[in-house]
Amino acid sequence: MASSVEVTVTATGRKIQVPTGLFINNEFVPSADSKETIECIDPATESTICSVVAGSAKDIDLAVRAARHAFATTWGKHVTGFERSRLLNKLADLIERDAQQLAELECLNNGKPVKVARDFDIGDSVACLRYYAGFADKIVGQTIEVDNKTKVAFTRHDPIGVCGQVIPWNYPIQMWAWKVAPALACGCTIVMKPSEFTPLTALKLSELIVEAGFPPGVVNTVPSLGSVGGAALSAHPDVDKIAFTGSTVTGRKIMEAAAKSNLKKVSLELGGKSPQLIFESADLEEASKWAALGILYNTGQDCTAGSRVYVQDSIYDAFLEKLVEKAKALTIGQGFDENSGGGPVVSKVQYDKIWSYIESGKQEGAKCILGGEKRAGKGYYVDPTIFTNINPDMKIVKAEIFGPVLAVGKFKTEEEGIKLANDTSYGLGAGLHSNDASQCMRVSQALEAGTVWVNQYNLLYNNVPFGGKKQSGIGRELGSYALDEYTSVKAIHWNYGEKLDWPL
Ligand SMILES: NC(=O)C1=CN([C@@H]2O[C@H](COP(=O)(O)OP(=O)(O)OC[C@H]3O[C@@H](n4cnc5c(N)ncnc54)[C@H](O)[C@@H]3O)[C@@H](O)[C@H]2O)C=CC1
Ligand code: BAL
Repeated sequence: MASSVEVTVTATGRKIQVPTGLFINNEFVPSADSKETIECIDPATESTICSVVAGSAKDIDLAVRAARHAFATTWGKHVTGFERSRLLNKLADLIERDAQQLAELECLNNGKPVKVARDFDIGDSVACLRYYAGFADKIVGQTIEVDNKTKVAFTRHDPIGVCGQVIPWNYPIQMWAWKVAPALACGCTIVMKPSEFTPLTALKLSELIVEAGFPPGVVNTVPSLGSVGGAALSAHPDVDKIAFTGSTVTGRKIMEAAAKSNLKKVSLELGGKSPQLIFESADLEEASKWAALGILYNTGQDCTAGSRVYVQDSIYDAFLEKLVEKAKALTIGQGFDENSGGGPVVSKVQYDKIWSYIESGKQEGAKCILGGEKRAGKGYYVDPTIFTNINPDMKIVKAEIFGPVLAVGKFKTEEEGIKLANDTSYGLGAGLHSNDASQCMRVSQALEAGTVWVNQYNLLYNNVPFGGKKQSGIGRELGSYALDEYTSVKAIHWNYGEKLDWPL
């Protein structure tokens, strides 16, 4: 297989040279022992974009060795925080320079609108890299007084070492940035495994790693099937930490592999079935927009998708009317069309999964008041779909659908609303809309989620931590909290005067 391929973006005429090999030690290389490839599909047309090398377990091992060597020679304690900061800022500049090209490639492989990829996913990723560049020279420990006048203790926050990072297909560039930026800022080296559905932008970003000046082996990229490369990385005895975003099912496997191998540190950002509560004092116009955004952003392929909305009974009809109006106003279409607010879903697998949930909703007796009909023609399109008349046992109320499918229910009292909202094994996000400040405070405390949005939904900031409770995950990304995931605290006890009275 050629080490790169020219991809033409039909809609814009842009030609993009895309690497197709595994990125190890700053070079694109073939697999050491496999001829397997990954076919990359454009979800808007169902046509093949190109194929890339599918890494094997042996390739993961080679990438881990490269990362270990870099950690021991050029990175880790061999590089100052100031230099890490300079390199991260340079990488951010290069991504900003190439934003349009990267956005078109992201649109082609993932389906999301180019303008969303460019202005939100990539804009946010550049900011994320700069945010952690700012931390790289400020990773400091503590000096701690101990109960002895001739002794002191202090801590160092050492880089944890070689990090495996397994990312999903819903935000291929943004999840790359969320993982890479704090790890590099802390001085870790990386073996990145992008999703087999969307490996192209991770490969393109690997070129920028070289251009920015990172030493060989600091960042390695191995596209591979999850059951092959992801599993090998999680079970590898020389990986110190694994960071994962994806399904709860896979998160559980990763934790098991980590426990069975070397007890590597694990952080998991998993699924959700996030609720939004709409109280009678809420601004219904605004709340309906946030509720629509919550379920329709990224065509519902979002870990924090607000896929359950519960409305206080006194305002139920008025709110529902507004919600339907907002959902109808969003156009789902080709990502290269400037009018599209959302694209097709990422893959045939995801498309079939979403439709099976929509069918189950109908069969289990929910009322489909919007969408729920397949489009004719090519492309994995799912239009905004809203179900009412739901009950807590329905699949559409319990399961993470990861598509633009919303279940809307009713509640009478605040207590009942909270109970419904918390009736899930997940705990990633939750929203509440109310103009009663005391109620906002009470309910935000009662909601069992890692993130609670009040009178808004789904907006995240690089300096605010993000992660889940219950079966939505372990650990936190973003903010200063993410630094804990990539550092190991060492306590150093220093004696500058005490003589040991011996024997004891
Ligand atoms: N929390 C989130 O942001 C995401 C949640 N999901 C949920 O998961 C469902 C299934 O989507 P998938 O793509 O199958 O998710 P997944 O969790 O299987 O895939 C995410 C990543 O994990 C890797 N992976 C798969 N099996 C692995 C294993 N045994 N060991 C290590 N890594 C492995 C994949 O290759 C990919 O890179 C979606 O419908 C959605 O409900 C999917 C993607 C992102
Ligand atoms: N929107 C936060 C990241 C995720 O969906 O995986």
